[in-house]
Amino acid sequence: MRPKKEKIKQEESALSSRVIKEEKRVELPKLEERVEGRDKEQRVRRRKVTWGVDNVQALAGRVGSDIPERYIRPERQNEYAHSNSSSDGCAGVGSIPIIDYNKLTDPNFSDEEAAKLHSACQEWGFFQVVNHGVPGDILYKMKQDTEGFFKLPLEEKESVAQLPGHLEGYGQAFVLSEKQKLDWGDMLFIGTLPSHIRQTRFWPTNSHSFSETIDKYSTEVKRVSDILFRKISENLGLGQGKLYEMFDDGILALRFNYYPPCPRPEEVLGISPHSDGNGLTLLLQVSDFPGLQIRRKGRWFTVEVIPGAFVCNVGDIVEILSNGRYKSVEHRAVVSERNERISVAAFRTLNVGDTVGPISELVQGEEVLYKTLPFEEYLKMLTGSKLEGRSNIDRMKMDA
Ligand SMILES: O=C(O)CCC(=O)C(=O)O
Ligand SMILES: [Fe+2]
Repeated sequence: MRPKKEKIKQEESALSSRVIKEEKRVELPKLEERVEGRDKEQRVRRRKVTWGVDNVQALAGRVGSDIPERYIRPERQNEYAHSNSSSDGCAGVGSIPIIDYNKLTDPNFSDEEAAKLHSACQEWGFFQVVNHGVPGDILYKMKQDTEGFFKLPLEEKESVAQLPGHLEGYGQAFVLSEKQKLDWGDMLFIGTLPSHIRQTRFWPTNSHSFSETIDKYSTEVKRVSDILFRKISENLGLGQGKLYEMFDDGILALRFNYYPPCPRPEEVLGISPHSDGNGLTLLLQVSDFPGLQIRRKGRWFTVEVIPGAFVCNVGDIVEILSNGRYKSVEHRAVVSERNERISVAAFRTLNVGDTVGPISELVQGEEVLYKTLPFEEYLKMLTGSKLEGRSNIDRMKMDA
């Protein structure tokens, strides 16, 4: 029998993250049968051995005000002092541009609304989409079932825990070293479209209808974002079909974020500053008080909650495709002393076999600012680094 440590190491490398090219599908690693058969407790233990990261919801329930050092962000202390001494502060709640989906799709108003969308993408990188037509009962079920999932006892949530090398499942995102600072939040990440990428063993089962709700929600989010891709494409002078077709058979993944209350909220972060590595993100702010902040003109700007609206942002891939015409803006989440906060991010991205790089029509006679990479390589780069500001997009710059 091999020493335990070595055995675990071997299993981990067998399960290490890889992207398999197979009929244009991304497949996160399949587990070997023997691992599949193990019990839940063993799964949890293996995850802890790998990352040594606590479940934050459970931690929040037991630590009192004595928060482990790994969650304390020195940069926030400086920022707090700075905001106290400056007159306009750094975290006012405000309005980002609002795009009316009804108008965007109505021939009488679409030109005007598309122009608003163009300036939102250029000036803000963020906007809220209202009147998107996603049925209220689907949004309501998403909220109910998501809240229900995070209310489950830890052992039950752990039944869909991340496994070493998997992107999907319940746990903490982008923890890659024992030294890095940790986010005050847990998350569940699953791929939902195209349907053949689904790894339903990571899907929550707390409500018998959750899978159905996720399925319907994904279809609706795709419909809304398809229109956004069409309009963005046209706004970039590419014709409506270009971006729509690039992303049509791409991946849609959902990330359910849970931020527990924190006794020292001004010293931690729910999610580290980052730009999204995908094409377009549509975020549902499930809880009705704010937490999302975007970096704007050197300050953090808190995005207001419009119940039922999608907070949309341009991701790194659209910045790259547009050769920098649109910017993927850095954002983060802060947490509250009293209230938990939940959000659901839907990420639209490309698929295996695609290429990430500036679109040729958009670099005619101008400097090419970003590298071109196969999507598989791009994804490897993305998942191999922690969330850290715009570091991903910076690595894609020509002069990097
Ligand atoms: O919870 C939020 O408001 C932000 C979440 C986010 O940025 C993400 O999931 O990428
Ligand atoms: Fe994000």
